[in-house]
Amino acid sequence: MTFADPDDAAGTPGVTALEARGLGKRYRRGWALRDCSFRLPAGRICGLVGPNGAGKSTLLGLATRLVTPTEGELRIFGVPVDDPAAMPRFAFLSQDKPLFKRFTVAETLRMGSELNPGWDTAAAERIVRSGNVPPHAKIGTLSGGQRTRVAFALAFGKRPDLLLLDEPMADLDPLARDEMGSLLMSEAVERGTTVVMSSHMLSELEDMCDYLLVVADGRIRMAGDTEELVPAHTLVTGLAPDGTQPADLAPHTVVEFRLQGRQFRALLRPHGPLAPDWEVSEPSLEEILLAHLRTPGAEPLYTHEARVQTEGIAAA
Ligand SMILES: Nc1ncnc2c1ncn2[C@@H]1O[C@H](COP(=O)(O)OP(=O)(O)OP(=O)(O)O)[C@@H](O)[C@H]1O
Repeated sequence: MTFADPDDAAGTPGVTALEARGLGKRYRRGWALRDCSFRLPAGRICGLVGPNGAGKSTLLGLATRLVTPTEGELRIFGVPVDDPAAMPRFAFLSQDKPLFKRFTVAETLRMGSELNPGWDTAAAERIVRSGNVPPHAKIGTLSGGQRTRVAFALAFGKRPDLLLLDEPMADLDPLARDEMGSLLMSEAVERGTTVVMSSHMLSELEDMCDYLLVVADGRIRMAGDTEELVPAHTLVTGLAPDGTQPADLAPHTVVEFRLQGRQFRALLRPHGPLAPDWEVSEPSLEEILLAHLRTPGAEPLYTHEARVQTEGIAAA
């Protein structure tokens, strides 16, 4: 097996931030995540997408050691996640953003600086100040958006190479979400931080992410650079006079097929020429994600960059 060199610097081309091989977690009820193998290059903003119960939080839990794997391996910048050397490389922001309600904002940041040797005071204070969050206000008196901002300040203050976010903006109104999205992008880009962000907001993912991990039924369904994944798909509409899937679709990978009266609409990964009477268009990322979410059994797709040696996986 070959993994990324543990000494590689974050944000450098060719460096792998997160790499899973045969990763799996089984609970008494069954597998939450299985046969999970992928590579996420450093410096990317990766959306983690999937229906409820798909295994997204389990994957984030495995990356942060809150969940122990049943099988397989996961490495952060080449270091196994259970190695103490992996700890300072990442920060995790869970959906409930646990903060001490009775601490003030300033006390919260001071706690961050005392707990983290590489603490970046300037970055943490900049994030709080740019949102006009009063430093002497108690956390319990802040709005949801202000609390999220303080949680982001704590996460970025740690100077992580990898930032893991579990639905970070789910409880924010559209304005606060837009503001936090811009903040996240600018801080991450400035430092070359790799971000993995789970979200159900497809438009948010389309705007922010340049890399995707799609999970359904505990398995990875799509992984890689959005700029490669999107053009690998085509949306076609045509006639299906007898109400079944036309034979001309057979050479292609059909991700989703839907009948609308005598017409069909299909999301494909074409292999060869398409029937001349079909209407063809390029789908948006949102359309591709929706099709995959509606068809969890579709054949998985990994870009070359995202793929680690596993059997039976198509490359974009
Ligand atoms: N501690 C646990 N004990 C038993 N089963 C669990 C546990 N945690 C998760 N599961 C199960 O594992 C599966 C994956 O759950 P997970 O929370 O990872 O999904 P998710 O994609 O994050 O879902 P959501 O979008 O709803 O947050 C689900 O079937 C869930 O019921």
